Amino acid sequence: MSKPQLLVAMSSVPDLAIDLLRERFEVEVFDFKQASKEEILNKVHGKFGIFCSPWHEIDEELIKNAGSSLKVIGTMSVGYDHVDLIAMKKYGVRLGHTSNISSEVIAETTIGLLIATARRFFEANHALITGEWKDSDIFWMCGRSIRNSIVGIVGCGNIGISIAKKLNSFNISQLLYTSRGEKPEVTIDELVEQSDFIIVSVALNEDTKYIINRKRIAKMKSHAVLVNIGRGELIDQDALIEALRENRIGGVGLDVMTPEPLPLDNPLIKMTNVVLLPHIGSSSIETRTEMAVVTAKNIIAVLDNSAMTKEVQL
Ligand SMILES: O=CC(=O)O
Repeated sequence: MSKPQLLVAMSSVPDLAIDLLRERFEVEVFDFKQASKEEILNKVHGKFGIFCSPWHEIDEELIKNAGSSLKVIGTMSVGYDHVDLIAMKKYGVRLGHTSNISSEVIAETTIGLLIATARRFFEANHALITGEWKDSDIFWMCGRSIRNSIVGIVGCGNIGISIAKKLNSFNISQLLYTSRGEKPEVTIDELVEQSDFIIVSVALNEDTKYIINRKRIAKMKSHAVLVNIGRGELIDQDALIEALRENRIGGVGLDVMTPEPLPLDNPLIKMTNVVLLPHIGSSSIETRTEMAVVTAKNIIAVLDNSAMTKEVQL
């Protein structure tokens, strides 16, 4: 009997995951990034499952085009805002993701980005390599310490909790957070108003889009440092650029932005008080390998009609 067909949307998935999948599926690796929409739509037809990442949009057209054979989308990510959940439900397709596997490593990235932004690492490094090291001024390249500061975390899910645990060793004066689950101790408006450092680590959905909007940016302290490791659309980026231009906030560290990849003519690129990373929150070899294996197992679970390691309830 022939095996069901599975499409892997990128060519860099490790053998460990691909080999697992090949035991149960006819696997085809087809790099969506190198193909037109039409080619992708042709390719998905007749597939049982699709193995993807946040950089592959899974919209209704794609799901519909795959036809009734499509039973599962496995995304190698915590976030699933690139998947049309309504269409998934409508066509009876299950969705697996890799929640929690990458929380620790994303928290490591966040702490790195927070310090790099607060202490101006990239600006300082640029000054050094361009011969602008000023050893005569004791306040040259001074940033702000995290110690004794108020840190606000917007979204205290698994990643937010990992960040908070790591911050615990920094001797901060207060941790503020907002979260969906329990009754938050502050409102988001109070959090942005009171924090010296604001970390956005919330999932993107209809309720959280532009959670950091123009009004909230206007409420921030003039030295506040804002870090986003969730999704670009959590922040009104145009309002953020204006605030940075007018020096109304201290600095910004972004691992996620709009759009991705960010065009080189975007004003954020040239701003000295901005640190930009190319969405590498979970980019450690160990974590990405584990995420790929769990994604493969999630997909296989659907073939076996059993529970996934992590399934999105549609
Ligand atoms: O962006 C990364 C993820 O959602 O895992």
